[in-house]
Amino acid sequence: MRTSWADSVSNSAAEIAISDKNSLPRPTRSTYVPPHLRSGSISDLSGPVSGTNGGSRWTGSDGGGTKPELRRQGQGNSYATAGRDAAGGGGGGGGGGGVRNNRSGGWDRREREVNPFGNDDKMDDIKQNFSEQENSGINFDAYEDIPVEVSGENVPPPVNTFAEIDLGEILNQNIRRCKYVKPTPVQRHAIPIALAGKDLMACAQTGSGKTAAFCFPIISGIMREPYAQRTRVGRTVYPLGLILSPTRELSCQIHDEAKKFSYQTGVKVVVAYGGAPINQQLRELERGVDILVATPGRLVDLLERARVSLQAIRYLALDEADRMLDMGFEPQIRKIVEQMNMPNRGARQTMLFSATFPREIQRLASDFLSNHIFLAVGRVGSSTDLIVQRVEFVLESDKRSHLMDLLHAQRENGNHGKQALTLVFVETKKGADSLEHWLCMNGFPSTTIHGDRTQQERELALRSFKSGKTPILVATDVAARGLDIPHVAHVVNFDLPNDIDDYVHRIGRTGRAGKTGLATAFFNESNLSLARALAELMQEANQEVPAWLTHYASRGGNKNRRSGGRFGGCDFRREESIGKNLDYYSGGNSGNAYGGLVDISGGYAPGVTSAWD
Ligand SMILES: Nc1ncnc2c1ncn2[C@@H]1O[C@H](COP(=O)(O)OP(=O)(O)OP(=O)(O)O)[C@@H](O)[C@H]1O
Repeated sequence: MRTSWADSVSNSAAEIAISDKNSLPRPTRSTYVPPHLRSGSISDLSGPVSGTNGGSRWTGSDGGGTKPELRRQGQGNSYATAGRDAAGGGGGGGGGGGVRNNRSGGWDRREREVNPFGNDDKMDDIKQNFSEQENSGINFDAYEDIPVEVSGENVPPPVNTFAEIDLGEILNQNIRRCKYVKPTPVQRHAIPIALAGKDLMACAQTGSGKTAAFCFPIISGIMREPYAQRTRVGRTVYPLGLILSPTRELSCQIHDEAKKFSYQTGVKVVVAYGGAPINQQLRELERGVDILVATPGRLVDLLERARVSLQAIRYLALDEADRMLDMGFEPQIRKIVEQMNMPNRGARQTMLFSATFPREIQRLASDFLSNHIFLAVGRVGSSTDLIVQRVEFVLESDKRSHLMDLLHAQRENGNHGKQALTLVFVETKKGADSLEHWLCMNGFPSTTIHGDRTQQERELALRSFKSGKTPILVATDVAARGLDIPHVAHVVNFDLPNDIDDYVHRIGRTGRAGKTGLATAFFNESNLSLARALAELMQEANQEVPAWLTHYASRGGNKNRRSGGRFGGCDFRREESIGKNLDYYSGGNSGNAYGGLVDISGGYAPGVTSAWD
């Protein structure tokens, strides 16, 4: 499956052939609209944006470029037999629950859609080096005891199985192809909430399946949109769903996942990210897009070139939402969401996901949400106890030899299997290059990923690491969030970050999807400000805290999120409402078992319930 620039380089010849073939007749091809749909209540559509085909739900009479009507999912599915999936005619079937519209956009995409499960040549190396089957037999029971906090109005109850959710047969089939046997806790809660059309702020531990939790409802929602067909005006495309993530690699990964989930649904997912040639991404967009996965910078570029319009967005998801809304990204996100014609909150559905959600970011995020539901699976910002955390006191000058000892021991003990991957985090790009060089010189094949490398180098490095060819990856924080690399058995914080949230994300590159992992941190006097938060985090995750760390923790380190600093332990609205005698946030929900308030002391307030798995 070709998804990235590095891939595209190796496949360029094939690609040119495909693009030539595809660039000619499509825009003029029209879609067959069944008679019973032709006279549908078009009057309820303010559809001035004309589609690429005659059947567009928004093909309007005025053609004036005003905003297409935005209908929230679940409303008015009056065309219950409206159409079949692109794959439906081929035997995939569009049934399995609810409405499925024709997502073909006027083009028969069956022949061109690469099977993302089948011929993924990138998997060959990996399969050679690693024998286990991904996702089958995953121990998600490990997550069963995790406390769940849900607050908001009219919260739909969680589900226990995928069968209980009406995602449609094709999506269900893709879920089976992914070997997902049952939903993870965050999926059990978040998917019904999202399918009910609610805005959502969801916090769940690293590696617990958040990607699917926002992808499934978006794909399913788009499949259900009556008449909503892929739209293009001139060279401008109008995606229905937008997923933003902070790094290029993460955007590619989400794109890969979303393509698997949407296989044969007719929902087209396209990725756009910086550092890669824009022309190829433009060509891909021109072929049609329902869901755009993007990094903010490249998206702004596409918006300013008027190659993408956000006018038709119904679903907006921010992955790593706290990072997207921190000082670095927030102005760009605000520009995208508030100044680029995107439907207002309330007119679109917005979902924010992360493993960490500091309170002030929660507050800021509420600018983008409308009457949202807050969901926390596990304590906000906590790490999973699937990860064994070790902290060792290592002087700056001893770090390299200490790392070497660890790597030798790992090699000799074979604790984590012959091909266990080790991810080493360092502070600076130069530091990454220098450490990688030194490791290679000492017989440990390594590679690096950081902001000074070209995108092509970054992607090749990641692939070489994933395949086990270079089983050590030295990285800066660019690899800290979201990356799902199955066989990372050990994360080493060679240089600790300044922020405990960054630590949580970094160690979360191991111990994913129910598997166990090991995280080792080198601590010294330059990390004092982290001592307290680190000790607390470890304690919370039932880890052994060394006495010396407890000592440092007690001496200071007031950057402690957990004692009233920036730590968002729960829905910030609830914390604020508690300050106002709980009045602000209790309205309208007394009858709902899942919309309760949780007592700040940890127990539940009388008369209200919260969901525990
Ligand atoms: N229901 C499921 N059953 C089995 N495996 C699953 C299920 N849902 C997700 N996974 C797998 O779990 C792994 C982690 O999922 P994902 O990357 O979405 O985690 P995440 O919560 O987004 O992590 P992070 O916070 O680090 O971004 C992936 O390999 C994914 O394929």
